[in-house]
Amino acid sequence: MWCSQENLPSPKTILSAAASLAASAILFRTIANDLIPDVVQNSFYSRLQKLSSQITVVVEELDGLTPNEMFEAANLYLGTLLSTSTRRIKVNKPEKEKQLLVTIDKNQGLVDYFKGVNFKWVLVTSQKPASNGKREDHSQSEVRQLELSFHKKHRDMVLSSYLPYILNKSKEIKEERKVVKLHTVDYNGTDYWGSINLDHPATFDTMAMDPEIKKALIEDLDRFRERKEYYRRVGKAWKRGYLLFGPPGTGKSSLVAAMANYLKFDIFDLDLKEVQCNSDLRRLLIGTKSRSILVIEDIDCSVELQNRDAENEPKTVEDDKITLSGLLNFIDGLWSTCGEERIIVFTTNHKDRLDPALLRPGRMDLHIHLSYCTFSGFKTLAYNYLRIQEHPLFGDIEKLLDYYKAQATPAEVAGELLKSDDAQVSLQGLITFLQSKNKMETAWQDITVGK
Ligand SMILES: Nc1ncnc2c1ncn2[C@@H]1O[C@H](COP(=O)(O)OP(=O)(O)OP(=O)(O)O)[C@@H](O)[C@H]1O
Ligand SMILES: [Mg+2]
Repeated sequence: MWCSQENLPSPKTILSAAASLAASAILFRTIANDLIPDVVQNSFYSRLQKLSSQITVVVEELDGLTPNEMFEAANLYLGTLLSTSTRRIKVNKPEKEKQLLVTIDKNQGLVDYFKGVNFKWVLVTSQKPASNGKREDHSQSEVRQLELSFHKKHRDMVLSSYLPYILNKSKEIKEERKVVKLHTVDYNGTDYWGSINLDHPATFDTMAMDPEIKKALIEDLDRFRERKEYYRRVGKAWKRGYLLFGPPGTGKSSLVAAMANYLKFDIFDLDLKEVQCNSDLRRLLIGTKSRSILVIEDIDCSVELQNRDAENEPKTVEDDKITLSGLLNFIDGLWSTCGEERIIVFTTNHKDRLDPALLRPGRMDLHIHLSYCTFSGFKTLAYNYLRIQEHPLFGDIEKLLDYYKAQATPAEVAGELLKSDDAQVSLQGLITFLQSKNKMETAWQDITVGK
């Protein structure tokens, strides 16, 4: 009756209804005063009071059609607060991720303490109203929102520090959980790149290389990561280039993986031999993401690029063919402007064969020489493979590596150490191997000297 327009109650009716309601309330209060003990009454009224001093912030999952970053962050953050008293938790295993993703389930409440204040969270879901009685996308039939309740006097603190704290914290959690990916050229893919998880175990700890160079590289990467504002201020693109050079098996590719694992940056491995023309190259480079390492291995072996000087090229050459200068110009230009925090690494076995354009100062920020195994490098490998830091045979190995300069690559040394779990056996095997290397070296030198 109340709903139909014609039968709307008159203001008089409403007033008299309100008056009788008020009378009932007074009556209720009087009865309550008479019948309910004071203690219970006080607790009831103080709860009522408390409730009225609470406010609730609603964080919806979607802002229109776009995901609400605050929801995603809070959901991730709350997943780390689950305790034994949390009754319902939700577990997901996203494809390609290694870890389980744990979050609170619907209607599950959770209390967080921040700066001495209690914050109550609850995940609430509701049915999304279907448009025209039909729902096209069933997966989107439910809308989720997180509700945060707290005393109203903390309102400013929630907006100025608690929620920003959660946004930051979720970034850290994401960073920690990030699975580093390896992207390789895949012309069948939508953006020309296909990806798999980078399961390379290399880290800076496992890298056998000059300790000074290792330290300098880590510091360089740290500085690069922290310099967002600096790059912006000086008007430079936020990118850094490294040239890794050294004989095969000295750890160039491993070092790229160690850098990626350290920074949690994806690797984009670009094989230039697979790239037909400049337009493909452009598409590939645009398809790379921020916070990634672009690697171009064996840059000297790419016949097309070797010692090519764009100005001396005959005019008949196809315009669209990739050239080193084209690649470098593109990297300096467009690529720099379409993303942030990018690292580019070139590797080569023959630095001397590289195009001077690549070696020009300012082109590659650091040139890193990876060389034959030294005793210090060997100790890293011995710890990696045999878990030993000392052994009576270490003295002989030090002599062969550092004094006689046996030219064994870390890959060769690692190969010897892998042969047995018994340190005595594998170290003895390594000594024999290094001696044979030395003999070959000496014999070769004898021959050349004798000529
Ligand atoms: N410096 C190193 N520290 C630790 N392990 C190494 C090192 N160098 C090589 N290795 C071991 O040898 C294997 C081969 O090394 P890697 O592929 O990194 O060498 P590379 O310099 O890239 O060689 P190439 O020039 O042939 O590409 C690695 O998987 C790793 O096990
Ligand atoms: Mg390599």
